[in-house]
Amino acid sequence: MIEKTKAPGKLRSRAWFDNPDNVDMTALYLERYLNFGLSLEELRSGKPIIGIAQTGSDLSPCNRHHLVLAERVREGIREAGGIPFEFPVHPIQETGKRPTAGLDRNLAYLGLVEVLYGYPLDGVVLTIGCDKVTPACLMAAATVNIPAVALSVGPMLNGWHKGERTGSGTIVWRARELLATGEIDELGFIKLVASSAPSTGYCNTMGTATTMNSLTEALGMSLPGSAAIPAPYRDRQQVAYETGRRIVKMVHEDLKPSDILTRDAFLNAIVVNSAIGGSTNAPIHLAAIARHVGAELSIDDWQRHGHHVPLLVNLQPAGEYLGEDYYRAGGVPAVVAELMRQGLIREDALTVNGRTIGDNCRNAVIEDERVIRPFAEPLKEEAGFIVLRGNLFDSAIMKTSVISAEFRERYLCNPDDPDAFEGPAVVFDGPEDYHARIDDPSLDITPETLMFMRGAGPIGYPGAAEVVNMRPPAYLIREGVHALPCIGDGRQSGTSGSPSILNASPEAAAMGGLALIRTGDRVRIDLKRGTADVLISDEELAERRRALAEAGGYRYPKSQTPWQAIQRSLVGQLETGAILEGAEQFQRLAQEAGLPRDNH
Ligand SMILES: CC(C)(O)[C@@H](O)C(=O)O
Repeated sequence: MIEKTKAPGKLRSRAWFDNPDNVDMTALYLERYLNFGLSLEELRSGKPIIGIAQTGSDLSPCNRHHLVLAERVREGIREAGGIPFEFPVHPIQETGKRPTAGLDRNLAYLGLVEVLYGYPLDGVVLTIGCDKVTPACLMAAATVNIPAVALSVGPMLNGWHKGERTGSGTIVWRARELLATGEIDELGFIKLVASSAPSTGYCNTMGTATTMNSLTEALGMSLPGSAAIPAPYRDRQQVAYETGRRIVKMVHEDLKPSDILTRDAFLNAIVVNSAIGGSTNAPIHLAAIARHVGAELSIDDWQRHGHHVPLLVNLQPAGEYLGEDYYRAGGVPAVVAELMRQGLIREDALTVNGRTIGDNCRNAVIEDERVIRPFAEPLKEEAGFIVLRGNLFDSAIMKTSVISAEFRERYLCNPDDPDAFEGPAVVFDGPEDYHARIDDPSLDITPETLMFMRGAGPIGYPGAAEVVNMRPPAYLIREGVHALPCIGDGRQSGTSGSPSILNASPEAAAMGGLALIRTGDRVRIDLKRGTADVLISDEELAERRRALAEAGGYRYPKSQTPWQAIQRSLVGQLETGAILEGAEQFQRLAQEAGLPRDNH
């Protein structure tokens, strides 16, 4: 347990509600918070004021259950001697927001920073869930650095169709193949997809949501064992209550995000990400969180610390099972314990309950070895990402565990070098171009083709959309070719198992190498050397670059909202978290500025 205790009467909220140096303002602050029924006694009693950053709404169905869970959080806060103040966070729904929720993470982050800094809050419960809600909340908590604990909303119950598990997202990629080949009609498509979403909660697969909620627990920012609990389970309500109780104690202990979000915590998260088969979105969000808390983390850490770690969790898309099974098998603590026995976890990393991750997880056991495999019998060896570089981009990542033997055969260019692959490129400029042309036979897509998607990055889209995973043309699916490698400057859904090369930085819109590639160029990928190159001469590449620059650069659609334009002018690349550049230099501001000035 940590020993830090904050002197009573030194709470941040006292500057609003009990400031003898400025009685005028104290009255003003008190007056309006009394108007809905809080009493003077409560607000002057020195009890911590705890924010509940509410991310649920009708617009965010993945997080909507937080509207219910917040009641139990409030009860926990009250019982531990705090006063809950619930407030809304800018909604982020991956499947609802156009052009992409990727645009909203930085906006929600900025809004939450202002709330946490500018209101009388001593600590906060971050209600996390859908993909980008989690990093947005953690980035904001790291920036303001007040005691914060994350509460996951939990995954949906397992989906079922004709006796088989249907996992969110993953079933979409399968169903769109069936639709493309005419095996199901539009209504059948909708019903099959909807079968995967049987209850409140987020994706029940190991998509980006389950990944980010699991990694939040691995980072130490949520209570041990809490990430995997399905949203409708009673245990979820119970952990909401415990989370409310715990945050009050954290305020008294002055246990802050900077105490927890250390480099060791991030390295633990990288190791866990490989073992759970986590989403390719995780490197982007962890980079963003690390930069906001000031922890050192680079894209190369993913390969160095994560690539050799085997896949233990048998969840779709890499495996068979879904969220309920993951929880019953032991969830994050069982995975961490298994990794810990191999010396892969930095056991001293502190967590929100005041104990280390080692102490929290040491005695956890795997309850079902079909779902969480023992280290000695993994689902796949070397399940982490590798980082590729070359004349196409400075960095991109690839999950090598999804490369099948068939893939290796199709693209092998030299039998003596089993890790080098070659194929011709077919290039799409955005998903509209892809949808319009994918089934056009004149494109001549063959089982040896590498499909490129560009214009999908943080500036180009804007926001970096999950559009890189593209299905092959229907005629190839009918021949049994279900996936072609996709390469792009956007993201891929965490629920896709395609062998893709993703998050390419810099993107085409920033004149990265992808802007220069043309359909018909040959591309070589060398997994051993970590390279990806278009096989044209440096002179030809330079000539293409010159011509494109002269023509005004790589073209992308105009901004449609003020935020799109603002984000485009400030955002960095996916490799470094796609944060608002400059925010890093600003991120210490809220921590070092002391309290905000009075408002009247
Ligand atoms: C399934 C979604 C919407 O694509 C996302 O949640 C992810 O897993 O990346």
